Amino acid sequence: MSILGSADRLAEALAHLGMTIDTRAETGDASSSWTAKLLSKGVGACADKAEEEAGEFIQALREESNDRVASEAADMLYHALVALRVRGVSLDDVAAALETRQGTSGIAEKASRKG
Ligand SMILES: N=c1c2ncn([C@@H]3O[C@H](COP(=O)(O)OP(=O)(O)OP(=O)(O)O)[C@@H](O)[C@H]3O)c2ncn1[C@@H]1O[C@H](COP(=O)(O)O)[C@@H](O)[C@H]1O
Repeated sequence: MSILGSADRLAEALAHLGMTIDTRAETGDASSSWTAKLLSKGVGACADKAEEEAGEFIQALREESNDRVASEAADMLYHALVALRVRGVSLDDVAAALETRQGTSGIAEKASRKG
């Protein structure tokens, strides 16, 4: 099975989520928005939550159904985006980092670090 599925669908979902997080950061109310509440606690709390969600994703990978893996991956991506926002790193910055790696094998990149 391909990892890609529908690239447009994923791009749209991430863009929508990114817009929602930006809106919550700018005008959200911590009493009604989880995003606004988490952002108001700062980098440390966002990092702790991202770490917790990464752990839950890994546990799902090891022990749970594919539906649970997808759900935990969604939680992890959401909390990664919130953490990026609190640090002021945009999805454009992440896209740029990914683009610089396109066409370079991970094995070749690792070998270049050793030399
Ligand atoms: N994708 C998410 C999302 N994923 C997870 N969460 C919340 O993250 C919180 C923590 O999840 P956990 O599974 O860890 O729950 P928990 O263990 O009970 O949480 P703890 O209090 O113990 O940390 C829960 O309140 C979840 O609802 C999310 N909250 C928001 N979003 C997206 O952000 C949008 C805006 O949400 P608000 O900011 O809440 O309006 C939503 O419409 C969604 O699209």
